[in-house]
Amino acid sequence: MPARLPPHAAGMRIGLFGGTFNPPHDGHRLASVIALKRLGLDAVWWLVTPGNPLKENSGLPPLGARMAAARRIADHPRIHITGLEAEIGTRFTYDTVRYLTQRYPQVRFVWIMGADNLAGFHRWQRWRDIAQMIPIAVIDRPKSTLKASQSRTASYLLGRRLDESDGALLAVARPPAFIFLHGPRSETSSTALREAGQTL
Ligand SMILES: Nc1ncnc2c1ncn2[C@@H]1O[C@H](COP(=O)(O)OP(=O)(O)OP(=O)(O)O)[C@@H](O)[C@H]1O
Ligand SMILES: O=C(O)c1ccc[n+]([C@@H]2O[C@H](COP(=O)([O-])O)[C@@H](O)[C@H]2O)c1
Repeated sequence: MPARLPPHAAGMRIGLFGGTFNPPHDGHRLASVIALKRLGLDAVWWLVTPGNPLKENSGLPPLGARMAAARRIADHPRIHITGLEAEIGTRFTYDTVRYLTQRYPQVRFVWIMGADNLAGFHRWQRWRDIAQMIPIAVIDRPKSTLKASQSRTASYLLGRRLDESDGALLAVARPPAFIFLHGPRSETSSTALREAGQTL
């Protein structure tokens, strides 16, 4: 249970991967495995959201069903599926990151997101404060590379960008810090899967 970390977790490097996961898919898994390897993380926690504050959530399958599907897709010893945001009573990333960094000051947390989310990150609540609290890793995604690179957040973080070869330094970098990881990409999206009738 990630919300109650054991004492040996001090110094661990943990990636936080928030998402709706409706449904989860191979792109989520690939992004997590890339982050694990290239950033030298001990674990990645999928934070299955009670509902993205910027999305229309009517018809969203229950959290428990999305978590169960996420467990089946992730199927990796270092990827942990959590409903942490529902437990602490928020859907805002600022609250989640503040909670975790205050509660576990010895853990090195990194925020992970796909390039499409970097493009719209400046619409998130207190986005600059999030960037001041936690290093950010962006995983490239088809059709989003340019938008992400030209985004307001990329400009804001420009002087704080690490070279891709320095991935192992991100978790110990003082935020704001940011890395854009390119590599194998997955074309899969939950939208396309839902449109094809592949739900949970
Ligand atoms: N194929 C992919 N490659 C890289 N990152 C991805 C990919 N698919 C999703 N992500 C990232 O995973 C996180 C959770 O995404 P989400 O659950 O919304 O999936 P999605 O496929 O983007 O869904 P939707 O199409 O409904 O918006 C986000 O940070 C998103 O950018
Ligand atoms: O905090 C915010 O304002 C905010 C706005 C939009 C998205 N998020 C988070 O971004 C993550 C990715 O969401 P999604 O729907 O693209 O998978 C998920 O953890 C959301 O809660 C957070």
